[in-house]
Amino acid sequence: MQIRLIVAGKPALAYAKTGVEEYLKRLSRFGGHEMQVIKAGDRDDVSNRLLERSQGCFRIALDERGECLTTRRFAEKLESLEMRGDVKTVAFLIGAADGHNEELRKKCDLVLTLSPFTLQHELALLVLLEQLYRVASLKSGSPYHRD
Ligand SMILES: C[S@@+](CC[C@H](N)C(=O)[O-])C[C@H]1O[C@@H](n2cnc3c(N)ncnc32)[C@H](O)[C@@H]1O
Repeated sequence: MQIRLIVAGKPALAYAKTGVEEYLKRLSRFGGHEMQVIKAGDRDDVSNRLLERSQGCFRIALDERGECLTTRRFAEKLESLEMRGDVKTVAFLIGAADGHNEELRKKCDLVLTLSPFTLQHELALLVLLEQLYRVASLKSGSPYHRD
């Protein structure tokens, strides 16, 4: 199963750029993860592009109004999707400054929150990447995650 992160605009803030590169590099060891960048714009434009780019994928919208999972539950969720066999790609959709529109939220299979706080979108991307790295490490038996 492939994991695709779709974001509007290349990360521009220095700390986010460095962090995103670091976690994509770490994740490359496990394979199966990719990040795609779409053109930024207003809420509807970005939502339409995110939906278009994620056609046929199991869509997970990152949104502060979503369901909250622990890291373990997140790992189990991804594992259960992998076990289904009919999910080839899970696409995580990160909005731009205006967030997602209602249509996008409805068309997603899951709306997931990383925190009840509203995060700047590059920070949300970085937190998601770290969690995906944590999940991949857990799965591989590495001691990165301890609880
Ligand atoms: C600045 S936020 C958009 C805020 C916008 N006012 C809204 O109502 O959604 C930009 C994007 O970062 C992501 N994001 C921000 N905070 C988040 C959180 N707590 N959990 C998950 N994703 C978040 C979402 O994808 C969101 O669309």
